[in-house]
Amino acid sequence: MAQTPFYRLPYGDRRDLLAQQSHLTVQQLAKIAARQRDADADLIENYLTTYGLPEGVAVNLQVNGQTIAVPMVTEEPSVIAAASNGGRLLTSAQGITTTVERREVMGQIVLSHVPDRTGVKAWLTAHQDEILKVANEVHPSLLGHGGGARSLRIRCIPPHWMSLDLFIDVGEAMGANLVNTICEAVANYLKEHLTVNVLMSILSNYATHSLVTADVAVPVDQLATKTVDGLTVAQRICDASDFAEHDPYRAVTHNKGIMNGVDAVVLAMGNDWRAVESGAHAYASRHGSYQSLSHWWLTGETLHGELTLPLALGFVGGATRVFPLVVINQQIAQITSARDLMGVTAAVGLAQNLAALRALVTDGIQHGHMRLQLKSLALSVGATPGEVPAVVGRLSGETQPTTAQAKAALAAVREANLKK
Ligand SMILES: CC(C)(COP(=O)([O-])OP(=O)([O-])OC[C@H]1O[C@@H](n2cnc3c(N)ncnc32)[C@H](O)[C@@H]1OP(=O)([O-])[O-])[C@@H](O)C(=O)NCCC(=O)NCCSC(=O)C[C@@](C)(O)CC(=O)[O-]
Ligand SMILES: NC(=O)C1=CN([C@@H]2O[C@H](COP(=O)(O)OP(=O)(O)OC[C@H]3O[C@@H](n4cnc5c(N)ncnc54)[C@H](O)[C@@H]3O)[C@@H](O)[C@H]2O)C=CC1
Repeated sequence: MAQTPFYRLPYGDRRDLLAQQSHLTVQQLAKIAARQRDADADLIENYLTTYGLPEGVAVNLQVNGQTIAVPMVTEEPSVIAAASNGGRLLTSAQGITTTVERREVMGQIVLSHVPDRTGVKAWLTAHQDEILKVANEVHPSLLGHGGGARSLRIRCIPPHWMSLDLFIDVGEAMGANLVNTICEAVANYLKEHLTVNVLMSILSNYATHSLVTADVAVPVDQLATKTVDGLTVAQRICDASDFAEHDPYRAVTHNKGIMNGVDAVVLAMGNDWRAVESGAHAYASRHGSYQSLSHWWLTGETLHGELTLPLALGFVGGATRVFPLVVINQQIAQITSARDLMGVTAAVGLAQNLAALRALVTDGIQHGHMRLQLKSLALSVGATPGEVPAVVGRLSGETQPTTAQAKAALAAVREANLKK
């Protein structure tokens, strides 16, 4: 008799099979059971348990004239402290200003092995209005939300492909499913009217038509540390920014620092961080080589910063109404639209970048980061939440504490507790 596929097994059988194959202990199974959430079981396939990530709140962010707190979901120590620190450093009369010029998602209908590309192009050009009409008939509700297909573009891609690009205003949604459904309907229309080989129909995550820019200008005095004056710090930040435009090895790390903030906000807001990540890095390569996404420069005694990102984020749809925390997080950050969300996310990315650069070009990253990393190190060697402060206390004298030192500190704490 054929074996029942794993995904068709009842939950308990799947878990028991895994326990058997992986030799899970009773204690390990109890941990899996403790984190199991019925609501999550229908969200993904082959559900086992829920892997929770901590959520914190970055403060001090002044965005478009409002001071806001921004929920962030991350496992990395010092990210939220850095975002708050960046927000504090970027506070000025204006704070961070954000701009979203347009918000459209592109869908692609890819034609392959097209023998007469000139003829197909001419046909598509002549039938633009019909194609947009077909697109708009698929999702009448989208028109009700003020969205809809806006324009199209035809590209010939050597040696034998064509891409019909549809630009769709997706209202307040991220739009992936909306756009995919529209593209599949348009593909069917093309197949009915043309002899073409449609290779695929899918949105593009290279969201060049959903760009958001965050800008800031702050007096250099604000950037001074205990040992370095503000102008020197600002000059060094600009030098670091220039270097990241010239060296891809540095640019990737520079952008990782920006994405520390962006991803954490995107996660807290129930959005698709894979889409954001892939789009951001493609945008960083738009000039041919991989470069920094942000740019810092000085005019007199003012430091300017700018970050532009492709961010097709959704205020509704996707997982935004699946996780109850998302609505609460939107409220905490005073976000009431997809455009607001794009702006706040870019603002956090800019603040995050400034905090990292300032640390790098002054005290070095480990000074502030390691101080906050100690709690994570204590947990990683098995300290219970109650033991963490004592273990951190024992490690705080070390400049680069190792796992071995953390284990020794934990053993010492436990021994001291036994003696109490
Ligand atoms: C770590 C800090 C903030 C220390 O900063 P500091 O100046 O040493 O400490 P501070 O006590 O003066 O604190 C300054 C502000 O930081 C915040 N802050 C300070 N401590 C906390 C805390 N415990 N919890 C919450 N917030 C905290 C808080 O806003 C505080 O202001 P206040 O409210 O006191 O007026 C600073 O050194 C920093 O911003 N460092 C950057 C850290 C960073 O970027 N971490 C990410 C991980 S490293 C990485 O992945 C990216 C990287 C670096 O590779 C990117 C790149 O290379 O470009
Ligand atoms: N390559 C990619 O990025 C892909 C991503 N996805 C996933 O697709 C999901 C996002 O797709 P969406 O189409 O955004 O979500 P969705 O499938 O939930 O559609 C949005 C829904 O919100 C409704 N809606 C209510 N108010 C609206 C308003 N004001 N504006 C617009 N729509 C409104 C729409 O009618 C629609 O039913 C995410 O979960 C993403 O992970 C799926 C396939 C590929």
